[in-house]
Amino acid sequence: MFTNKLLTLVLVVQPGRVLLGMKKRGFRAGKWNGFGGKVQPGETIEEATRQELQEESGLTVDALDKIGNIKFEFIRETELLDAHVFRADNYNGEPTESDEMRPQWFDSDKIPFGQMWVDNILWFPLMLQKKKFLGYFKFQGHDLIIDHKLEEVENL
Ligand SMILES: CNc1nc2c(ncn2C)c(=O)[nH]1
Repeated sequence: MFTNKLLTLVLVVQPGRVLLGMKKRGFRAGKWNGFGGKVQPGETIEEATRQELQEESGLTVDALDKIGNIKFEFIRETELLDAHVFRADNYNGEPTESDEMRPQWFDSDKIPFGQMWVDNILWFPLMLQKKKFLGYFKFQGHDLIIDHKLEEVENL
């Protein structure tokens, strides 16, 4: 009944701050988010993560730490989003604006949750503490969570 759509999401973290991207056009323009996108056929999740990060922020990373897996369901839709979430504590290059995204550093205690996906405020604290987690969020539309589960796990 449900199809599963693989997504990647990476948060670049430095002591006391997180890099986010402002979507400049298209779906969710005007919102901040981590960097990521779809996984193309024949691509591994990690390859896709690196590719999207480079395209959207100009950065490359050495180590990607897998920190979470979040499943998003939208009522009356049959496609489940299966987001693989990574954290990178080191990066190469400088954040560079693209046609799609404007990267900006935010203090970890000043994350603009009001301009982000509403689930982010729930799992960012785990991501910032380097805790691994499994999440499930059931949405009505794009701004209302009607059910969710979020649990810390030892391994992903
Ligand atoms: C539905 N919540 C949600 N969806 C996302 C996110 N990043 C990409 N997509 C599609 C996110 O952080 N939350």
